[in-house]
Amino acid sequence: MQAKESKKYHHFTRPEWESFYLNGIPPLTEEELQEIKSFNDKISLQDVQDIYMPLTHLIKLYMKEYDSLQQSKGLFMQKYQETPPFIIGIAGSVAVGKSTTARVLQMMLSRIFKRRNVHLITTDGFLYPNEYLLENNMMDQKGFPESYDMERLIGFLEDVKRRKSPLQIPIYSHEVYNIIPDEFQEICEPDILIVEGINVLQLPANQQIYVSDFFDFSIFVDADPKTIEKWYLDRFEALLDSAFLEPNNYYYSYATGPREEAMEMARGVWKRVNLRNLEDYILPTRHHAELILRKQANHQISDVYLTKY
Ligand SMILES: Nc1ncnc2c1ncn2[C@@H]1O[C@H](COP(=O)(O)OP(=O)(O)OP(=O)(O)O)[C@@H](O)[C@H]1O
Ligand SMILES: CC(C)(CO)[C@@H](O)C(=O)NCCC(=O)O
Repeated sequence: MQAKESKKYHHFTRPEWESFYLNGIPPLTEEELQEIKSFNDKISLQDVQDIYMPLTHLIKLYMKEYDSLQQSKGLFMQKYQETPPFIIGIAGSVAVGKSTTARVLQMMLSRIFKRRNVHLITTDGFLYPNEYLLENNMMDQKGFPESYDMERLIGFLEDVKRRKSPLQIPIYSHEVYNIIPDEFQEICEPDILIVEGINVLQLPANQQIYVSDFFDFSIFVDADPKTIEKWYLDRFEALLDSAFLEPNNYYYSYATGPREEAMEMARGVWKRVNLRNLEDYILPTRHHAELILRKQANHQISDVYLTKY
């Protein structure tokens, strides 16, 4: 972390962070932990207890303040206003584990706020389709700021805050490696919306409204780029294994050809596309996050940074 960034954040080691949750709130029961495990077998239950419990508690405090400010504003304007949904952004590199973090958070928030609708979306759905990227010679920039329809994403977030419902957004498939035509994810009356994507903290030069203007809390999932490359390659191998029997899968020809050639190709894509994207466009947004989770090679979270201002 750079000097400027470290001035902006309180730094907590894992033991410090986990101690913030001792204030009379019981930890999850064994049964609840097993439920989370069956829902997401990737996550370490120790992380759920030590990291995500204090984190959801902190988000609860932010939500309380948010609700109270909305009410006070209503009183000031002498006009009743329904509180707009609370939106949480999750940023970080390709393959750093944003979706995994987002799913665990969604599950924990749904448990804490039983009467609230907690929805989760990824900004992958707002990527331009491959056909558009090919036409504009942008296939090697998939994931770069210009490869997303940011106006559409901003329009969607505006609709969410205005409580327009139901809303539909496009779906991206990693298996097909493209937007699935005519299929949509429906978002119906969310009270809390988690928005996960590499670009959620970016400030596009030609836009007056930023995606992050809509966030009431934001998280950056961070790790060493060398470690992330390994996760990317591991996930690529897993995709190859599942592509083996599916001729429609984007990775089919790689899956059925020599493995070493396929891995060489993936290492090239990492270097040429995803690492460049991380260094040029994603890491520079880290200091916009309210909270940074730093992961180690075994996926365990070792450090937490919380913004001072
Ligand atoms: N907490 C975790 N424990 C173990 N494995 C994990 C964890 N988080 C992520 N992984 C693994 O790391 C890889 C990347 O994770 P994930 O797909 O969640 O990343 P992502 O940031 O959402 O990526 P993308 O932006 O490319 O969709 C996957 O293979 C996933 O299974
Ligand atoms: C869809 C994104 C951009 C983000 O999730 C990423 O997973 C991706 O496909 N990047 C393009 C380069 C690659 O094939 O990894």
